Amino acid sequence: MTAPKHNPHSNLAIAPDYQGSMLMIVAPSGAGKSSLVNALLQADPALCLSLSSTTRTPRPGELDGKDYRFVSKEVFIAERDQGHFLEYAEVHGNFYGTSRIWIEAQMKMGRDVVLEIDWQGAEQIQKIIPEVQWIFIFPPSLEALEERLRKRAQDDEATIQKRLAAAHIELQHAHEADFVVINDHFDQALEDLKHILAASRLRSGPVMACNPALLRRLGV
Ligand SMILES: Nc1ncnc2c1ncn2[C@@H]1O[C@H](COP(=O)(O)OP(=O)(O)OP(=O)(O)O)[C@@H](O)[C@H]1O
Ligand SMILES: Nc1nc2c(ncn2[C@@H]2O[C@H](COP(=O)(O)O)[C@@H](O)[C@H]2O)c(=O)[nH]1
Repeated sequence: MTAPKHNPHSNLAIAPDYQGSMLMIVAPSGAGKSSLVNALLQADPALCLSLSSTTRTPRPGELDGKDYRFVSKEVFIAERDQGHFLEYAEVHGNFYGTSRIWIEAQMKMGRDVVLEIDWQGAEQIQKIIPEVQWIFIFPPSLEALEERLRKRAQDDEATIQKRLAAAHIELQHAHEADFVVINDHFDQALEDLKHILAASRLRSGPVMACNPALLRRLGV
């Protein structure tokens, strides 16, 4: 994995008065990010998922515009150079990036947003949007991680080996996260995520900004 030294196009003009919640879900491949995020989105229709662009080949069943925006490397690089991405990274040999315009629009509307990205992207977003909540998902063990990747049966052996090797690097960045969720029992992990989202919605800034009349009554 190669982290870009800096992203000269990532200046975000509209962050200061953002009153929504932004969650970044980060985990080694196979830990269960997508499964958990999909369940969280179903449970909480107010939450919006950031659709990443990638140069990776679609897996069987994956759809352009639903799972990812699948683009060629040439298109990705051209878009990156035009400032299309708020963050981007090379992960497992492919490029991935988050749309700057989409994030700006959600922030302007005060929407709650979830991003499924790697640690390199999380570090970049954290610098631009300090209010973001970084959630790291742990698998219960490396053995379980490997078993999940194999059982998913969507990657060839070389890809699985690449992802297991990258898992060690990804795990070294867990301490940078605000929250850790252990995805052993799926339902428990999902409950943990719901609680984190609920706590994020109770941050003092947004709550106070949304209740000026209450604050006046209380003399605050
Ligand atoms: N708690 C769990 N117990 C057992 N299996 C699980 C659990 N959570 C997810 N899985 C399974 O593990 C596999 C990997 O999950 P998923 O695709 O969500 O991982 P991911 O972190 O999004 O991986 P990637 O980064 O490669 O997209 C899937 O087959 C999923 O059904
Ligand atoms: N920095 C970013 N990382 C991203 C983004 N979208 C996905 N990812 C991460 O890539 C790996 C591999 O994903 P996969 O779908 O090929 O298994 C995983 O860690 C994702 O979280 C993004 O926009 N930016």
